Amino acid sequence: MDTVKSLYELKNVEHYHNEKRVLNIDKLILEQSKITGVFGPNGSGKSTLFSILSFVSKPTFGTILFNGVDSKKLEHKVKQDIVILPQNPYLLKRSVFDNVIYGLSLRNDTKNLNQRVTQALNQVGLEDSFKNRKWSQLSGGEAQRVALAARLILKPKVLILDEPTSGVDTNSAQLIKEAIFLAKQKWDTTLFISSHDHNWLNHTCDKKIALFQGELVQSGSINLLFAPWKKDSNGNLTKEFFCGQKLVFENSISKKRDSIVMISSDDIYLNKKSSNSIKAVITSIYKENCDNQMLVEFVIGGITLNSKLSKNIIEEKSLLPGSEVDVTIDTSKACWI
Ligand SMILES: Nc1ncnc2c1ncn2[C@@H]1O[C@H](COP(=O)(O)OP(=O)(O)OP(=O)(O)O)[C@@H](O)[C@H]1O
Repeated sequence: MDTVKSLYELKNVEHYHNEKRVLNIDKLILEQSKITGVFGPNGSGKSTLFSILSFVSKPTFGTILFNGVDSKKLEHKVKQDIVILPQNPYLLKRSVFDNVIYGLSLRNDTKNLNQRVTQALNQVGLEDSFKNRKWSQLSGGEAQRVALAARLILKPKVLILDEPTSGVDTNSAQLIKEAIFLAKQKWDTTLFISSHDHNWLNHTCDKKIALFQGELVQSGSINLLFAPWKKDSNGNLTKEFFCGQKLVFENSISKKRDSIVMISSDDIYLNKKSSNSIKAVITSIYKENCDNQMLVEFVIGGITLNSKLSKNIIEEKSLLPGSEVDVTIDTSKACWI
């Protein structure tokens, strides 16, 4: 069973804009060396959270520990290793080369610039010839990748990407994904990413958190159910699993067929038989944080979901990977995005 290596620890973090609370997180541990996907609808607080994690802004209230050190005491050098690519990144009205080296020059790091720019551009799938292009001679997807290359060249310890796929085509999105994987593999970079392309994000990240109206719906491992949906005779969206089992979401008549639903692992119950329980097989059990709770992952017709159980219950019921369980999902608590 794995234990979590925490990089950030947020405690009672609240952030206000014009007296309106836009972020409210009691407790959140974010892991090192992971790609954490941040899900949530427009205005749910993703960019606000990113700005706080990158130490660009301070939360109105609360404490943030970074590697166990209170953010108020963090050295400038440590903060420099945390790099953010904001939504709609700004390019200097200069060449691609000048844009990519901008962060390095601010750090007075000017060795082998030519070679390093080539590598950074290659990492985002752009040829060497792009170096001399002007900022105005780039397509939207290329500009986004140049902005990413300007962050990758810094070999950051933490890289925060706010909507890196907005306005890019499938090919650019794929290249951005590959660049992300390479950064993690080469420099052990920890990444936090948001994207409205939920499918892309789901396939890119290895951990998920979800925000809804500034509150954390779920951290660690979030349960997401994606399209396709079927409509039942009442017009409600129904998930039909590969194995033929069905899950009806009551009161979902108004939801679109491409909707995504988030379900907190606290709203999924194991071995509590009910009229709408479905069969699943446990795939893994691991400790999520320091308390006695374990995260139980199980699969229903090829879709992996998870629920939290105490260690005592797991032992008492002799639950192991491979065990078959009855799963009841409280669909009334589902959150549509
Ligand atoms: N500078 C600001 N002044 C006032 N309100 C703000 C400001 N920045 C953000 N907000 C508000 O804070 C809330 C959270 O915004 P945030 O940009 O963090 O959401 P988001 O999840 O990133 O949204 P999106 O997916 O649309 O980018 C929203 O209600 C937004 O209107």
